[in-house]
Amino acid sequence: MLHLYDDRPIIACSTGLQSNSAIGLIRISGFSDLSIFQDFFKIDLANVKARYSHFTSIIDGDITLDEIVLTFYSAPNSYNGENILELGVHGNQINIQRIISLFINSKLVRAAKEGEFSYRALKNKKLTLSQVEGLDLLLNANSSFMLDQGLQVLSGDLHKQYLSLHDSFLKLKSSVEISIDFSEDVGEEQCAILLKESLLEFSSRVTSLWRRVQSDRSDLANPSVSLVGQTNAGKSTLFNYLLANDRSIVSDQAGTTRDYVSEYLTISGNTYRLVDTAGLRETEDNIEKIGIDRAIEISSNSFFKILVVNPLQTNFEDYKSLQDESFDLLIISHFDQLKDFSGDEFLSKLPSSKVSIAAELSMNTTSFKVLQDGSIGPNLESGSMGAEDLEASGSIGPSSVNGPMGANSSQPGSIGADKSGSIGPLITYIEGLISHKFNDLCSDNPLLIGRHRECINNIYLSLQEFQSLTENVEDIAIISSELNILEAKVSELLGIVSPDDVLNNIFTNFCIGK
Ligand SMILES: Nc1nc2c(c(=O)[nH]1)N(C=O)[C@@H](CNc1ccc(C(=O)N[C@@H](CCC(=O)O)C(=O)O)cc1)CN2
Ligand SMILES: Nc1nc2c(ncn2[C@@H]2O[C@H](COP(=O)(O)OP(=O)(O)OP(=O)(O)O)[C@@H](O)[C@H]2O)c(=O)[nH]1
Ligand SMILES: [Mg+2]
Repeated sequence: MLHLYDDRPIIACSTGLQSNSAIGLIRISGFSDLSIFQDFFKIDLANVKARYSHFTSIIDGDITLDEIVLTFYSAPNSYNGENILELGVHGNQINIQRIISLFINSKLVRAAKEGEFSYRALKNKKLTLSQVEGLDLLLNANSSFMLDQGLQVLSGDLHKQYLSLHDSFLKLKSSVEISIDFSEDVGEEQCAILLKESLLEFSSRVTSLWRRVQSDRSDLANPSVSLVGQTNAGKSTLFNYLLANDRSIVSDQAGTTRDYVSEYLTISGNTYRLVDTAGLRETEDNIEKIGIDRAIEISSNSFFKILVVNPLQTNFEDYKSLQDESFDLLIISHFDQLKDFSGDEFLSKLPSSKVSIAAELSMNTTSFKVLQDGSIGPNLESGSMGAEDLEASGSIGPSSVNGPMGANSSQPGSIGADKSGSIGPLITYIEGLISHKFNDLCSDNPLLIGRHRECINNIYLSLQEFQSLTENVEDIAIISSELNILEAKVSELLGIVSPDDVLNNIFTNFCIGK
């Protein structure tokens, strides 16, 4: 276990051990006096000023090993609160290894374990546990979104929110203690009021964090946009238009797409995985069934769900497996071929969707119609609509669209020039909906880390327990002991107490040298 390691001075390369680079940074941390390393440097270490860079040579006896830049950070004013010596050496891996071996062989230092520099920062209160977790996100991020998430957690804002939760817990605790110790002085009624007020404040903080946990947005780390629907609905057609690339096979043969096809799509700087799936239908073909099962699963796990429906070939039975699903967008395709379309009734038989659009999925269309928008309620003309309606109104399409943000507010996506084709406005509109949802969810930053979500859930459950006790139990001693359970859980969220396995999980995720 990491935390059981001794606190001897440690050394590691902090700039990676995979490949050669121009410069490598070696860090030594936790020594009591810089002078113990005098033998290895040409410069007189007594003349080294903290936080100044010094150009010097590393020596092994008479041999000069490298010309380096040396920086000393004097405890406690360093990254982890210990004395730190940083050596900027030439970044050849053999060179780096040779210098590290020189120090380790001297027995003055030992090789650091994964994350050990940062572990010491935590121990010395230079970083809080959630900041360390932010570092973990940052160092292991594979997208600019996750990098920003990590930086935000590292900045300590999240920890400040947890601190106010802790503060309001302490108020609650002291109101219980007052009830036990001073109820005669303060008066029972006054005690009850105090308890009620502090419980209310704590509970509202817990509830708002808990709500954040409930809106599960772990999918934001790797958001996918899925297209599902019956065979021949036009999923692959729309997929190709969104990508501006004929990636998926389109044909008038039902069952063309037999397994999912996915490609990355960038909209307003965010990357989504766009997935075209096998069409839903009754089938005896086992392989096709597997494809359909996958389609349903992909849809249920995706961040933005699009259902494509061809009203000319609709079998409502096929939607049974999607009946519990709520879609972000419904596209009624083949609008060009519709003579008679009873919108309201038709929509009511489909799975629910926030926004519904009727469109012709072809290069020749500029018009589409927003039938319904989640934020403004049904917007469907009663009676029937047909292609004539679309043509007659002429301007139907982006300018007449009153969707959640209007087509104009959406940023141009990566498709660029190709979108100048006439289907462009529809694609831009769909991209706008996707971006809008993403930005909306991201505004409640930062994402909660898995461990925090778990802690918050535990606090919430324990609080429920506590609340019912205060309502039903007279004995303040019982209430007080339940409060201790709650306290342990709040402390765990803040990292005031951290079970060993929690620390171990976090730090073994770090690289050596961090
Ligand atoms: N050369 C170098 N670059 C680096 C790091 C490092 O350790 N060394 N970092 C490692 O992750 C990151 C920067 N993080 C750091 C955080 C705190 C301190 C530090 O010296 N803190 C002191 C003084 C603060 C101040 O002067 O405001 C302190 O907290 O007392 C240094 C780097 C990225 N770049
Ligand atoms: N007239 C018209 N044809 C369309 C429209 N949308 C798609 N099509 C045509 O309908 C046929 C089926 O389209 P696809 O995109 O392959 O349908 P799919 O949903 O991927 O079908 P599967 O892969 O079989 O599940 C193709 O011939 C398309 O050209 C539309 O809005 N109007
Ligand atoms: Mg297809």
